[in-house]
Amino acid sequence: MNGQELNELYAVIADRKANPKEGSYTNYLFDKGLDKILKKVGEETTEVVIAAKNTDPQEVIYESADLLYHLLVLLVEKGIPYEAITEELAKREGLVSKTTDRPEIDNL
Ligand SMILES: N=c1c2ncn([C@@H]3O[C@H](COP(=O)(O)OP(=O)(O)OP(=O)(O)O)[C@@H](O)[C@H]3O)c2ncn1[C@@H]1O[C@H](COP(=O)(O)O)[C@@H](O)[C@H]1O
Repeated sequence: MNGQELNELYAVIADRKANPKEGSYTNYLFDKGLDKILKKVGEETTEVVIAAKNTDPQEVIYESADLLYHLLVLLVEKGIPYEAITEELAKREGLVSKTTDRPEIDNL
């Protein structure tokens, strides 16, 4: 992916939805609809699990990339902005630091 970040991939996927491109696998998924996208997310999740039980880390990397791509397709299909996920993660980071960086909380 040549250094392309996940948010850039999200933008490409969102652009495919807005401006369909001939031969695009992403558009093939959007045309098939939500159930097909959900099936792919389920399949790719299972493939990550199976790969992780094997010894070759390259397989885990490959299947994880497939899963992340399909998850981003799902977010675009559901109209959920990429930032909604990063903001949710940032909120959790805040929660973690509240409970780990403030020892006085341990005494409550
Ligand atoms: N990152 C990906 C990406 N990861 C995985 N895939 C596709 O996901 C599919 C996964 O393989 P499978 O064998 O599970 O699926 P399949 O048999 O091809 O298809 P199904 O009939 O099962 O749906 C493959 O066809 C991959 O090409 C991806 N397709 C596109 N992208 C990126 O998405 C962007 C838009 O690409 P296009 O939609 O092709 O224009 C570009 O940046 C691409 O690099």
